[in-house]
Formats: sequence, structure tokens, C-alpha cells
Amino acid sequence: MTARILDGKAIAAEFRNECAVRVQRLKEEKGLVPGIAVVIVGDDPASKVYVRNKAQACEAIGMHSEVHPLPAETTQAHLLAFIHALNAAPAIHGILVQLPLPKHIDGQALIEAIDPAKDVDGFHQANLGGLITGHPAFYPCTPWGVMKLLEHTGIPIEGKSAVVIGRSNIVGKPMGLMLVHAGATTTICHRKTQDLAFHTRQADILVAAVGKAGLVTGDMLKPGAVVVDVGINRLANGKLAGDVDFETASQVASWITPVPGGVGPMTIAMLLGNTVKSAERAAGLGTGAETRIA
Ligand SMILES: NC(=O)C1=CN([C@@H]2O[C@H](COP(=O)(O)OP(=O)(O)OC[C@H]3O[C@@H](n4cnc5c(N)ncnc54)[C@H](OP(=O)(O)O)[C@@H]3O)[C@@H](O)[C@H]2O)C=CC1
Ligand SMILES: Nc1nc(=O)c2c([nH]1)NC[C@@H]1CN(c3ccc(C(=O)N[C@@H](CCC(=O)O)C(=O)O)cc3)C=[N+]21
Ligand SMILES: [Mg+2]
Repeated sequence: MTARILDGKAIAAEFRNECAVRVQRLKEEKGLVPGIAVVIVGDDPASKVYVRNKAQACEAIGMHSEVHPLPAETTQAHLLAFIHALNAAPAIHGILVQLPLPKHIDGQALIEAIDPAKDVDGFHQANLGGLITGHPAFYPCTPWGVMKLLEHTGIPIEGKSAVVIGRSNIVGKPMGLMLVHAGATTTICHRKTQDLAFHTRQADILVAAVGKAGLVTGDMLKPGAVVVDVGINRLANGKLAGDVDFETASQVASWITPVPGGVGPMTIAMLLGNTVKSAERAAGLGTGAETRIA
């Protein structure tokens, strides 16, 4: 079997076009420009690339974006005050604190300081809690982007067996919950999992969100599986690679995401969507509640 490509890049472009139309409507009907503020602490080169990509994507659809680079030695108190100011700024509808943060910073405390109504990453505990009980203000962009990728491609989820590798608060755990909501019987694997391949071979849908190039090989897959590769790894040769060995996996899978061009662009498209949604709520447009992923 040769897998078909789950084309995140193309599908993300469609979502961005939808966002552009909504931005235009906000401008015409309400005179409002959606705005996002990205806070970046220190000078992690990978983070800088992502932040630049996000800012470009925002500006391309007519949104306002501001990047706040702060020195690595910025104090927790200063960062908290900075976030409080952004919470109060009417031109800002979305706040994103770029991860990872320097070691002396309590990242969770910063995230909890963000107004949940501006938490376009969906990382605040109010929003992660809302993911369990029903209506978060925002879904976390990466797992939500994966759901949209599957939905848009017409891949059935209900009744399927799903396996997620990775249990982080921002990718693996919310991913598992979203798949459960959508009707998949879901297993979440992690470092303590015994016999990873035993679990992955049961998966009709496999999501890898680890950060280890080549972790998933073709022999670990059920024939015909749908394989979603969230991992972003920088190889010694400078190239990007996911967690899945594309060569062997694409011979066994029915669908597979490439890296780059898979989940990454969907993450950015969902971030734009969340920010537009936040601005629509501020302007009194829309329902204020995201439709459930089900
Ligand atoms: N494409 C995109 O838009 C995005 C991509 N990413 C990428 O996705 C990957 C995961 O990100 P994130 O969740 O933040 O990372 P974390 O490092 O927070 O989590 C990684 C998870 O993988 C598990 N893990 C590590 N090694 C193994 C192993 N050998 N077998 C099984 N499980 C393992 C860890 O288990 P344990 O908990 O037991 O330690 C942990 O739960 C990274 O490559 C990151 O760069 C992240 C966000 C967005
Ligand atoms: N507060 C916060 N929110 C995040 O959402 C967040 C974060 N911090 N820290 C880092 C991770 C990682 N992440 C990516 C987003 C887009 C691409 C992306 O656009 N990838 C492109 C390629 C990018 C390239 O060429 O370097 C692709 O896969 O095609 C990748 C990774 C968001 N993250
Ligand atoms: Mg990708």
C-alpha cells in the first residue's frame, strides 16, 4: 500500500481564507481589527521561527499582530504585570506566551494569568477543563487542527481505535480527549508504556506527539492505519522530520501527514481562527460558544 497524503498545508490555506473573510466582515460591520499579542522570553532560535511564521500568517489576513520579545532574565513579576496589561488592552483579542520558557519562569502561573477569554492557545485550566465538560472558550490549536484535518479529509472516527503517543497538557492529553469525544476508543501511550508497538498495531488512527525522529516505523502500524505526525524534530542535516519514519510508514498506512506540511500549518490556522473568534465575541458577533467536536 502507498498512503495518501493528509495535506495539512492545503487544508490550512482553506481555513485561513475563511478567517480572512471573517476579518473583513469585522472591519466592515464593526470597524474592528482582530489583534494577537505574542510574548517570547529569551532567544530560543526555533521559537523565533515559529513566532515569525505566526505573525506573518496574521498579517496576511489583515489581523493586527504584535510580538513582544523580552530578555531571558525577565522576572516572573514583570511577566505577570505584562500579561495583566495585555488582558486589559482592548485591541488585543488573543494572548500567546511562546513555550518553552526559561527555567526560572513558572510557565503554568503565566498561563493561568491570561484572561481565559483571550487564551487563544487554549492552555488555561479553565479552557482545558472546558474540554472535559463541554464548552471551552478555545480548543488547543494543535490537537484541534488534527481533528479538523481528519474531519476535512472525511476520515471516519466514530467506533475506530485511536492511539496517541504523548501525554503533554498541550498536545497528547487534549488530543486523546478530542478523539474520545469524536467516538474513538482511545489509548494514550507515553514513556512508561510497555510494548509501544503492541498498542500502535491496534490503531486505526495513530497520532504521534513525542519529539523523537523515527520513533514510529512501518512495522508498528496496522495495515491501512491513518497516521498523524505531530512531531517537529530538527535533524543534524538541518532538515525537519516528524516522529514517524515516513519511508516505511507510508508503505503500510492508508493516509499519512508529511512533516513539514502536515499538522504544523493546521496549528497556525487554528490559532488565527481562535483569535478571529475572540474578536467576534468582543464585537457581539457569533454565539460565543464553539461547536463541540463530536
Ligand atoms: N506540529 C505542531 O504544530 C506542533 C508540534 N509539536 C511537536 O510535537 C512534539 C510533542 O510536543 P509536546 O507534547 O509539547 O512535547 P512534550 O515533551 O511535552 O511531551 C512528549 C511526550 O512524549 C512522550 N515520550 C517521550 N519519549 C517517548 C517514547 N520513547 N515512547 C513513548 N512516549 C514517549 C513523553 O512521555 P512522558 O510523559 O512519560 O515523559 C511525553 O508525554 C514535539 O516534537 C513538538 O515539537 C508541539 C506543538 C505543536
Ligand atoms: N504557546 C505556544 N503555543 C504553541 O502552539 C507552540 C508553542 N508555544 N511553542 C512551540 C510549539 C510548536 N508549534 C508549531 C507551530 C507551527 C509549526 C509549523 O508551522 N510547522 C511547519 C514548518 C515550520 C518550519 O519550516 O520550521 C510545518 O510543519 O509544515 C510548527 C510548530 C507551536 N507551538
Ligand atoms: Mg507538520
